[in-house]
Amino acid sequence: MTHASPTDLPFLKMHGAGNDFVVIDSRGRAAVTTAALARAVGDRNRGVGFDQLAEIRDADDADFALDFWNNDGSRAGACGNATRCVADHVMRGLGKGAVTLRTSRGLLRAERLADGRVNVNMGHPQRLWQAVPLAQVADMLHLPLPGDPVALGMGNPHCVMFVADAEVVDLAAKGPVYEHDPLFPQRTNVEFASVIGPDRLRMRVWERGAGITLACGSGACATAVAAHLRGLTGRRVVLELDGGTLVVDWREDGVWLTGPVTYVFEGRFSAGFLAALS
Ligand SMILES: N[C@@H](CCC[C@H](N)C(=O)O)C(=O)O
Repeated sequence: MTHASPTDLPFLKMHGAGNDFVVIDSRGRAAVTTAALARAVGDRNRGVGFDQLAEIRDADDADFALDFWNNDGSRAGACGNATRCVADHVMRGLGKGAVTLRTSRGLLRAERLADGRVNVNMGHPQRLWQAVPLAQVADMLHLPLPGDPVALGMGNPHCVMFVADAEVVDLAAKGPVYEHDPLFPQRTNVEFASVIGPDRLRMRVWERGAGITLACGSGACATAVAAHLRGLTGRRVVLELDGGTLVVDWREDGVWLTGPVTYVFEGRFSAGFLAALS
């Protein structure tokens, strides 16, 4: 990937159920994001602050392409909530109600619903240990770790645990332990969920590369799929997260994620801020 050295860079701040993003539109020019830029912009004191940075790119075979970065400077293969937010932004620009986009997972479709929420087909869950990836073969529905987790991939790794009361889980203490467990050679996102009913879950999340976040779209997808595979819920589930409500529907053509999209502000990085990165 080639990187430009911007001297004046516009951005958009958005969130989806409190999962917050800086969006940089690099259509028509070279990509600008580096690990250093992501870390600097992600700093909530010296930069803007975000859970993920999403960079919009040109795509030959779709309306646009998306790259994702966590605020620790690492890359992510999927981000459901940023995908929904950016899809809405691109749909407004193109005057469309649906778009296709390319991520490292492949081609995804997103649509705006009549009530303003946006959904995206996140693709099929990855249920093979090599795809998540795990370091070695394991029972994906019952990992040999405390808490009896389920492992699943949604284009990124997830470790899902079902607990009696997700409210009381000490995410800051437990999250990093699972994130860095050697069974996950590329680290993992960590979800704790309790069953409220056959179509309702309470979920809290520790994200790889970002820590505690108010919501995680791919995590909601992984949790809903894991709950269904464990026989706890049906295929369509409403998830109550710290920052809002997401709906996941595991259909024949993939796992659909639906939720709100919020525009927060537009801004420009100053030349001085950008120069300090080079
Ligand atoms: N918030 C996201 C997931 C972001 C990526 C994750 N932290 C990773 O490193 O895989 C979502 O909405 O899916």
